[in-house]
Amino acid sequence: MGKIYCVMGKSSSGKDSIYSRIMQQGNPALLRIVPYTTRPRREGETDGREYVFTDEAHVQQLESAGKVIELRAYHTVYGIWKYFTVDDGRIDLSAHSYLYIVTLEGYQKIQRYFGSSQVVPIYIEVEDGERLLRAIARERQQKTPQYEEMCRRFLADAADFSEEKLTEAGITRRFINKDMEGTIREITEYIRRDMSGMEKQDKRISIWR
Ligand SMILES: Nc1ncnc2c1ncn2[C@@H]1O[C@H](COP(=O)(O)OP(=O)(O)OP(=O)(O)O)[C@@H](O)[C@H]1O
Repeated sequence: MGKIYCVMGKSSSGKDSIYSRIMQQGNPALLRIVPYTTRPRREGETDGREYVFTDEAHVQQLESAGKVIELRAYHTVYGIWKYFTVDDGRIDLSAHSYLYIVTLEGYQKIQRYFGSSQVVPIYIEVEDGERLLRAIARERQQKTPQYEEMCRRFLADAADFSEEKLTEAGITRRFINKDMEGTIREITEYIRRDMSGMEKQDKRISIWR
């Protein structure tokens, strides 16, 4: 039986970079889950690659059919944009495992939907000062840096990923992203062991001890 490995972490903790590298490696074999959104497609994006681009009527339809696993709605200057995960028949845990970047709430909903034994958290952490420096450096490279939005996210993350919330979500293991290569190796090894059932054995042994 396959699993969904959920990559989570505050802004600029390195989720995208680590996700891309693990998917590029191709080992362990993990598939992508393509999220859905009602936000308009941007230049360079392809429908079904970054997102499945859809509209509000379709959201309603999917919701009535009980196919929406988790959904986030953001109030933007352009209106409400929804981002969500759909049980569209492409997630086949009987045959495959998946790597997916999600929010903490999203992770909890996915876990409720598929069952906790099928959904594994990969929580990435970076010391706040270092994370802010990385966020600034990344923003500086943008054509129009949006430092205010960057600061808003930094503050919102403190609440969204509070210690209480992490505990409530059952996040015990943290992958500290100091050196990227080391972090990638650590996560890859963790997933490999989990896929082979070894992580579970180790957890049981540590409970016995
Ligand atoms: N170990 C690392 N050492 C130095 N820089 C890093 C490391 N990991 C990631 N970075 C850099 O930090 C920045 C943030 O990384 P990334 O965009 O992957 O984070 P993210 O968690 O996906 O952020 P967001 O949620 O805001 O999109 C990028 O510029 C990336 O190159």
